[in-house]
Amino acid sequence: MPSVDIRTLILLLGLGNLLLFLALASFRFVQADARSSVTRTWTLSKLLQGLAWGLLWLRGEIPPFWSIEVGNTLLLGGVALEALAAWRFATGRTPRWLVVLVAAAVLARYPLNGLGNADAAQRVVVASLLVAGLFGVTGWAVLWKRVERTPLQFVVGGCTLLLAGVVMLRGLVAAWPGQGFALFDANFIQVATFLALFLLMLVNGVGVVLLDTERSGERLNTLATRDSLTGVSNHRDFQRRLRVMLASASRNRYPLTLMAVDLDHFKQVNDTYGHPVGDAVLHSFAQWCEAAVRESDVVGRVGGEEFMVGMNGASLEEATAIAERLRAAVAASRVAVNPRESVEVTVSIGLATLTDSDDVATLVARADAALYRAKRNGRNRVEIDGQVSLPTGQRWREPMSELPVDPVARPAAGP
Ligand SMILES: Nc1nc2c(ncn2[C@@H]2O[C@H](COP(=O)(O)OP(=O)(O)OP(=O)(O)O)[C@@H](O)[C@H]2O)c(=O)[nH]1
Repeated sequence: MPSVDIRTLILLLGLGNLLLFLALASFRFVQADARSSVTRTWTLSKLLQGLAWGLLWLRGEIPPFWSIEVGNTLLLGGVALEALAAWRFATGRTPRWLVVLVAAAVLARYPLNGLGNADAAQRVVVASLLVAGLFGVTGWAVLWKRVERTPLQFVVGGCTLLLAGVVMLRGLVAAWPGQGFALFDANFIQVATFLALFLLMLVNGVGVVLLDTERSGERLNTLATRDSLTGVSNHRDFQRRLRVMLASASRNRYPLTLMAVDLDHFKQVNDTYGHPVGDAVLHSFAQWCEAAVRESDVVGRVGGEEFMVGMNGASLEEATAIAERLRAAVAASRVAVNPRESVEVTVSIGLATLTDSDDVATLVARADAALYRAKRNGRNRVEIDGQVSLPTGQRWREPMSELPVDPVARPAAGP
């Protein structure tokens, strides 16, 4: 079998980690505050690991204290920082117990090595098992499930756990009685371990930063598309999604109905109870709206107290039933202002269903016109735009989602 020089691999690990540190430290984020504590900690961990591998590479050339004690401590410290960064990435926090745990793992090498009296094989066992444990924490944290795992999480977390397994195996092999194990021995498990360490350096050196960037992208997307008060689509996102729905409905000849909803006399709610209560009413109303429609429908806040719902595949008849139920449910609901008082609100609703000559602007204008007719005709009612709709194509067979019978929301339960 062709041999692999362990010392050269260790040199590459040192240089690779130092170059990664340089690249990460000099990366300029688009936003000044985007360099999160995750990427900062991760960057620092690369520096510690680069220095550590450098000192380990110099084994035999420099005093043993520097290569063995300082080198191993820096290596464990670097891997421990990775674990903390990964945990913070996963949960958004760095719990104190975890800091204590990883610090204990770093310091544990002194007593486990008999305070410097251990031979090379024992040092390999101790370092391998501690490093494997820390990589295990990192891999587990990276794979932590939030909403759903991204493919990148699987790649980075999976590779890290694999490496933890290989390093642990190295520790167990070295612990086997009669093994004379030293840092530069080129036996099979040594080659496998250092190659795995080298490959992981490439994958997760940038992996966690990419994961962090992926997550920032998700956050930016939410900021750009969701209304911050109610969590439903903002005006721009709603327009974009309605355009897509409209194109699909026209192409596939299925019905699409647009519902325009406006809270009645909302100014009075603000004037009587204050803006925070008004906000709570808007938040509750958005939730009732989402509960009343199907998941494939799109709810958007298109103005202060005006919402629109694009109802995919809903004929005018079906949409009218949904709108009527929503109107009745809102009228029967209360938003608690304080333990003794609650606000009653009603809504006016206008409906327009897609015709051959419609584009987004005309459909919205017709739904709005129906809404204003509902306002003029006394509020707390549903009005339908009079134009002829497309013949009903496929109809939805799923049952409509049920609204709570008497939803009572509290202002404190805002977004
Ligand atoms: N609390 C709160 N109020 C808002 C927000 N956006 C708009 N408003 C208020 O919504 C109210 C809308 O008032 P109007 O346009 O007069 O409508 P209205 O009182 O609901 O009357 P009608 O629509 O005719 O029934 C204003 O008082 C706005 O200040 C918001 O984000 N939060």
